Amino acid sequence: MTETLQSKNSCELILALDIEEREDALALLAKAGPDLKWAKIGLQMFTKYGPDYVRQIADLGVNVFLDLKLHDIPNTVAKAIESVGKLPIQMLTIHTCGGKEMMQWAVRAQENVNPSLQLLGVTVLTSMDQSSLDLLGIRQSPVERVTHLAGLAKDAGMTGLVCSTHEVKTIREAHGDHFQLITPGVRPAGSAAGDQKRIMTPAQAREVGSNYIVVGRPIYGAEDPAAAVAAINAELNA
Ligand SMILES: O=C(O)c1cc(=O)[nH]c(=O)n1[C@@H]1O[C@H](COP(=O)(O)O)[C@@H](O)[C@H]1O
Repeated sequence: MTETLQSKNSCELILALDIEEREDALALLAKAGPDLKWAKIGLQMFTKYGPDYVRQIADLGVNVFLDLKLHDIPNTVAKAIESVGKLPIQMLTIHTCGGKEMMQWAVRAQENVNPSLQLLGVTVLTSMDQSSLDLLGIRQSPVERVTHLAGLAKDAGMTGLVCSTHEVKTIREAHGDHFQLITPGVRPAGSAAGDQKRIMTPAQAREVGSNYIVVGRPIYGAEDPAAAVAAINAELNA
């Protein structure tokens, strides 16, 4: 499928395939059908099944978000991007807390290997709250920390971020539509938060200005995952 990054005022669902078995993931995508345009492959499945699995998912016609959250010295991150950037993927994550130089090297590598690949800088994980930052010795609130990292990412040439829905408004105020904003930590009303701390519903995520929401357990853990996809899409398009 050709790359279809979202326009600024619509919001699209990305299904996080944090699933044990390849066959179960394929069956889930088949059941979800054409309503689902994006699948995220994270560390769980990439470390188990590797690049061939990425090609297999892409062959089904969904856009692939490869979530490796790269965080290392600039050279190592750049070389990793040169490797995975050749895969049929539309999005790839690195950690903004790897620093400005690491992000600059990452952007250069991405532009060389795959100019249409959307590199995303992960800011403060949605599983963290103020007390998690306090324990790390970070004397900023989550929104202050994300705002700081967003500025650094912009200076490094980044155009995409992963943050929580709670920071979208502040980032938009500071940077307009510069960034594609991808927000995990989204929960349909009534579903369990699990380890997620900074959460909103799909409708609220769209309302604040997210370009994409990432949802995993509320879909693949549902009795009828295809119905869960349809319900979230209905909420995003209402
Ligand atoms: O980079 C991510 O995708 C990510 C960043 C973040 O801050 N929080 C977060 O939950 N994620 C990912 O988003 C997905 C959320 O899954 P659920 O909590 O099951 O909906 C997981 O695959 C996480 O790895």
